[in-house]
Amino acid sequence: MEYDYDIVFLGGGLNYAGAVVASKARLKCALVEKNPAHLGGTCLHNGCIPSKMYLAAADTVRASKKAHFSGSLSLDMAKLDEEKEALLARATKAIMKQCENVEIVEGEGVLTAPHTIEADGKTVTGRYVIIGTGSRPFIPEGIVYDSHSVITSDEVLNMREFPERIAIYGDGAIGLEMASFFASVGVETELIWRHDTLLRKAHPKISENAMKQMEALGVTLLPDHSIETAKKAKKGVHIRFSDGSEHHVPKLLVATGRRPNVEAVRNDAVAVDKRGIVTDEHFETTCKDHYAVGDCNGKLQLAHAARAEVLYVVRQILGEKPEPLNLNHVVKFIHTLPCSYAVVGETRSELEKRGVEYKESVVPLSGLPFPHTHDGDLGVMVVYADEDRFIMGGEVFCPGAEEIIAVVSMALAGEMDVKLARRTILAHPTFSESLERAFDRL
Ligand SMILES: Cc1cc2nc3c(=O)[nH]c(=O)nc-3n(C[C@H](O)[C@H](O)[C@H](O)COP(=O)(O)OP(=O)(O)OC[C@H]3O[C@@H](n4cnc5c(N)ncnc54)[C@H](O)[C@@H]3O)c2cc1C
Ligand SMILES: NC(=O)c1ccc[n+]([C@@H]2O[C@H](COP(=O)([O-])OP(=O)(O)OC[C@H]3O[C@@H](n4cnc5c(N)ncnc54)[C@H](O)[C@@H]3O)[C@@H](O)[C@H]2O)c1
Repeated sequence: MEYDYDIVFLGGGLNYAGAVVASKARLKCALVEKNPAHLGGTCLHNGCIPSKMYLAAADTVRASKKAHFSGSLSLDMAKLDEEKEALLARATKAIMKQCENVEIVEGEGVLTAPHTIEADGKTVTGRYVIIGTGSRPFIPEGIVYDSHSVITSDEVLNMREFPERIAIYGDGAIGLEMASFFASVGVETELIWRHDTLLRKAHPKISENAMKQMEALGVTLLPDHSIETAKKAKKGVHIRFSDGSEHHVPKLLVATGRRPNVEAVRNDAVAVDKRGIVTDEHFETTCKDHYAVGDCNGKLQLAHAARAEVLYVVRQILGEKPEPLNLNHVVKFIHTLPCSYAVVGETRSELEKRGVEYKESVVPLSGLPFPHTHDGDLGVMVVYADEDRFIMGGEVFCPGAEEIIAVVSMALAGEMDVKLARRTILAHPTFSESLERAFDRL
């Protein structure tokens, strides 16, 4: 069969990175995107970039409240939104430029038959197909999303003024980041969730300190609460909990996870289950030469994972025989304020669940001068090693944890044992030196 393209990329989120690499290798590529102005996808337009921009601004407001500063600082949301829009426009233009040798096909694409995508009346065929259709917010049954009173992160990241009060439902990445954001800029914030701890898969000391940090930010915590119904009423949002009690808030942000976009698959050759598009360890679907990467395959919902997956697939197609990706070595993090949480490799909760022998080293940062002057009093460093003293993973809770964890990541990638990891002499005074101490104590 003759194909129009070597590769058709369906969805222009992190998939675009694969299209750029493949087109530079002179493969003929098409990228089908329903909204080309949103090239770069959720990460650029509704996710990583705007949320981290907001958190950086909020952290400045939070830090300015320290006793040794005078005066008060407030965040001009409309100005921040303007800056964000300008930044996103520049970034989208840069992506367009990188895609200059990729055919951008505008339209909602559907895989109607193997190698065949229909997009708003156009048909494109590809020798290979890479699906990267992303995910969208999941709204639990009983909650009526209306984009004004009951909202998701999409509305928060396009907000031009603050609500007087907000309740956030969900204790995952979005819930904790948004609670940190709103509380730091002075919005009365409530966090509602179904369990009794925060970061419940993290090391217990980190989980305990994450709770203390939320309290210190002034967030009202409502653990063990399950929302049965929530919808817009005269006085804001009316919430009924499963124990029958009622509650009113002006706005409810629902942050209870995201579900893969799988509707583009309309051919049984590509299997879909409740986690997303089914793929093997090479991201190949149940149909040969058809791949699914990023949020839509239900493996990890992280931009750097989506990018690594699509580049891995393109390298396979190019015949480079890349080393398989170890998704357990992908850094995961939640940007809470001031300490954020980052994790890579194995964790105590996972090791105990599987009954694996391990050694852990835990370094709390309270009382140390540098963490004290840099908002890291509640910080904790944890590293894990196996019976043969090889590094298995680590968890970091401190300002900038998502950067500091790179030390553990490199130790994992290099398959280092404790002796090798201890060779480093990291700078003083820093947070990373406490990680060095954690290796020393293993
Ligand atoms: C608030 C928030 C904050 C986040 N922060 C971080 C963070 O700090 N770090 C991190 O790593 N991750 C973060 N994420 C997650 C990250 O954004 C996603 O994991 C990442 O964007 C997934 O990339 P993707 O390419 O799989 O999907 P997407 O980026 O969602 O891209 C999918 C693309 O496909 C298009 N599309 C969908 N269906 C069709 C169709 N049928 N036809 C044509 N086009 C279609 C969409 O328009 C979109 O452009 C965050 C997410 C959110 C919501
Ligand atoms: N810093 C980052 O890397 C970052 C930041 C934001 C988002 N993200 C990505 O975006 C994805 C979505 O974020 P999220 O916070 O919405 O999802 P999440 O999976 O991180 O957390 C969802 C939370 O909602 C709860 N929940 C699930 N179903 C529920 C239900 N029916 N009722 C009540 N509670 C329920 C879960 O207990 C969970 O704690 C994440 O998987 C994450 O990978 C990443």
